[in-house]
Order: sequence, then structure tokens, then C-alpha cells
Amino acid sequence: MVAVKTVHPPISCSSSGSQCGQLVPVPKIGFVKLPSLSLRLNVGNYARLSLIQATEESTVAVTNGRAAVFSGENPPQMVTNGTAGNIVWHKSSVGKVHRQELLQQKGCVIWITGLSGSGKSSLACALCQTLYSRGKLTYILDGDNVRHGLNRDLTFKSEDRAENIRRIGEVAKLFVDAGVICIASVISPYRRDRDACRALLPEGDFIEVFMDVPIEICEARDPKGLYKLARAGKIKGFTGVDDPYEPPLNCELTCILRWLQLALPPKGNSCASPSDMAETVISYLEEKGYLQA
Ligand SMILES: Nc1ncnc2c1ncn2[C@@H]1O[C@H](COP(=O)(O)OS(=O)(=O)O)[C@@H](OP(=O)(O)O)[C@H]1O
Ligand SMILES: Nc1ncnc2c1ncn2[C@@H]1O[C@H](COP(=O)(O)OP(=O)(O)O)[C@@H](O)[C@H]1O
Repeated sequence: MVAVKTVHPPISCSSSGSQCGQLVPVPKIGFVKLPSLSLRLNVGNYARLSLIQATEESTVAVTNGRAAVFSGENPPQMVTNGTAGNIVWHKSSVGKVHRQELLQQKGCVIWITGLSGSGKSSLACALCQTLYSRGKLTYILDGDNVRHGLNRDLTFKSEDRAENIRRIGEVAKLFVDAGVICIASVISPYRRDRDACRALLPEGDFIEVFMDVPIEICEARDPKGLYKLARAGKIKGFTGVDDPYEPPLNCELTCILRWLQLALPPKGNSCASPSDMAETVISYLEEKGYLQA
């Protein structure tokens, strides 16, 4: 069986019927009618759903060909996806709400995407530093760093990049559950991979920040000399050179850096510093209530 985290279209349920909208707790005991249409599961399968039974304060999840109902904030029993069967979700008396109360913040992901050299890591560090000085707990998942450990088995082929982003998205989700402000700084060149990570989290908790920096500037910076190697054909499939980058269509924040002076070296551009950019992101967090429990 496969448990779905996201249903397209999302469904909401009541004891008397169903409608399109957010997945919400079922208010009281009753049968819940789900839309009798094909629902796309996150594994790419399709299922038709009709009637399921709900208990008080239940949450509805959809499994491969079945619908399941779990009680409470942390479902006590849930069959998860993957190849291993008979997996039971262990509930703890200390939940996300308690951790957030302890930390006086709300868990979320700040997902920084952009070309190599666009300033993702610099923004991530500036954010981490400023939030730390304000007593907020963050953790950075940087592409380069994660590829030294958890993702050391992955290359830069599109399917490996997708797996890289999937794993980082899942780890980020754990951090959010821990109440931590997780900062992912990864190229994440494919829209569908970023959107899949967004779909793992509750609405609003995935804050996509696009480093909108022209490749000419990234290339002129080239702190690791990788663009030079890519142009010389010594690195194949380098993002922006001979591999695609799909900019976000609807991200929460964009850090724009426009090169006003075309001559090299790149001086005289309208360059906000990483700490200025971090202030913008932090204002957003404040406005959305993430810096309090
Ligand atoms: N072929 C190719 N394309 C792009 N980047 C490459 C490549 N080979 C190595 N590198 C280095 O790997 C860093 C990007 O890793 P990511 O995990 O963020 O990439 S991805 O999201 O899986 O596309 C990236 O780090 P940043 O410069 O910090 O972005 C590069 O230093
Ligand atoms: N806002 C900025 N203005 C000017 N230079 C920057 C800015 N952000 C980063 N840099 C410089 O650009 C280079 C690449 O930054 P980095 O954060 O490593 O990018 P990425 O993580 O996207 O590869 C570094 O040399 C860094 O000092």
C-alpha cells in the first residue's frame, strides 16, 4: 500500500459530504464521501475513492486504491510508502506544537534556488547568522555539503539531481516537524522537483527564494573555477552552460541582481549584499508569523 502526502486536487471532508479544498480534520464520526474522480497520487498512480469511515478528529489519508483515516495530530498507525511493508507510525506525546513552543518559532523551509555562483550559500549563511543572533534556530542544507554525505552516491544527471532534491526535501520536512527554520541552498534546476518538495509541506511552510542572477555574473564570479572547466568541456552537464535551469514561476521571494555595467569585471552592478537580502527574507518570516510560536 502507498500512503499519499498530497492529493491533486486537494480534498476536504465533512461528515456530510465532500468538496475541493484543503485536507482538513473530519469534525465528527461519520462517513466521508470523497470526490468520485481519479486522484493523482504522489507516486504517479491513480485511484478511485468513494466512501470511508471517519472517527472524531480524524485526518484522512489516501492509499493506493483505498482511503484511510487516522486520529489525532500524529496518526498512531500509518502504512507508509516504499517497498518495506508493515510499518507503523509511532506517535509521541511531544509533538511539533510543543517543539515550536519551546523554540518560540514555527518550522518552515526557506528554499533558495539559483545557478551556481548566484549567492545561495552566502544568503543561507547570512540568514542563519542573523536569525541566530535573534535567538532563532536554523539549519542549512547546502547542496555541496549534503553531496559530501547523505547524497554522495548521486551524480549531476537529471534523475540523480531529482533524487538529490527529493532527499533534501524529505530531510527539510523532518526539520520543519522539529520546529526548525530549515534553509535549503541548492541549485534545484527543475521546477517539478522543487514543486514536489513544496507539496510535502503544509501551505505556506515552503518559502521559495529565487536568486535571479544572470549567468554572466555567476560566471564572472566563478569562485570554484567550475564555469571555466565547463566552458573548456572538462565538466559535462553544468547547469546554465550545457544543462537546464528552470526559473520559478511563482516563488515567494526573488533576489534580483541586475548587472548595470556590462564590462568585465562585474563592478557597478545593483548588488544587494547577502545580509540585505537576508533582512528581506526575515521580514517575510516575521510578517507570516514564523518567528513566534
Ligand atoms: N554539473 C554540475 N552542475 C551544477 N553544479 C555542479 C556540477 N558539478 C559540480 N557542481 C557543484 O555542485 C553544486 C551543486 O549541487 P546541488 O546539489 O545544489 O545541485 S542540484 O540541485 O542537484 O542540481 C554546485 O555548488 P554551488 O556553486 O554552490 O551551486 C557546484 O559547486
Ligand atoms: N550579494 C552578493 N554580492 C556580491 N557577491 C556575492 C553576493 N553573494 C555572493 N557573492 C559572491 O559570489 C560568489 C558565489 O556565492 P555563493 O554564495 O557561493 O553562491 P552559490 O552558493 O549560489 O554557488 C562568492 O564568491 C560570493 O562571495
